[in-house]
Amino acid sequence: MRSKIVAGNWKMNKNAEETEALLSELAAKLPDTNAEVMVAPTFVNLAGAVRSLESSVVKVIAQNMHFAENGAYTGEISADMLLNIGVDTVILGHSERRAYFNETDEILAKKVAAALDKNMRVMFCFGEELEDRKSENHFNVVESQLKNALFSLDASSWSKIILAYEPVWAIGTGETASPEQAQEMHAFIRKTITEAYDTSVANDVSILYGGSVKPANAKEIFGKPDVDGGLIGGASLKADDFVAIIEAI
Ligand SMILES: O=C[C@H](O)COP(=O)(O)O
Repeated sequence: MRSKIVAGNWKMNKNAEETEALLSELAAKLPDTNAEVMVAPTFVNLAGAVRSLESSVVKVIAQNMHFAENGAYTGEISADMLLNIGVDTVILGHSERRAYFNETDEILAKKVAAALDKNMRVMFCFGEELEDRKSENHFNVVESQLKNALFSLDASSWSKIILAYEPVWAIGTGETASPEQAQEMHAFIRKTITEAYDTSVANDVSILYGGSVKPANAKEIFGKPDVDGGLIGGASLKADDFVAIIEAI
């Protein structure tokens, strides 16, 4: 059975002290929940966050990693480095990585393979741009992002995959996909996975929605049958908002 997940992607926000403060506030206010709760602080604060959350159920995850084992890749971080500090889950394919750091489907397929090779969990992000939605090409775009990066995986590898559908036009814009639009795309994603694999792979994978999720809209979005939680940006930077979103699931 698939898990409910609420994850906070802190992006390039919060210094060491601010990270510490937000984590303690979050740990103190965390509601009882059956959902997995995850936070992704910046690389420099990951090890500290793991130590701070040692006795909490909140899991620390990474925002990115390189596909190589090690070597001359200045500024990059490997899967082993993450595992070594106690981080076993990584976000890959975020639209900001695709747009600002030229991450292609081909690079992402290598990153996914490298993470799975180390038995890590991958939170794979994808989603269409505004022009794709306007030209009614959004289903094709999403299908090809999934196909190019994930559909050559063995069915067994899918137990390590979490999907995060994030329409680019809804990220940080305040504009959210309607619950109906989210459900329509999530159902399409599950159908596409069923066709590529089978219903058991499709039904067991958690599909999160991301893009301007706030306390005010979380309940309605999470209430849709194919939406298994959210990947939260801006609203995860305030403990009270993030807690309210966790309560909504
Ligand atoms: O990774 C999170 C997403 O980019 C959503 O960000 P947002 O909640 O600020 O729109």
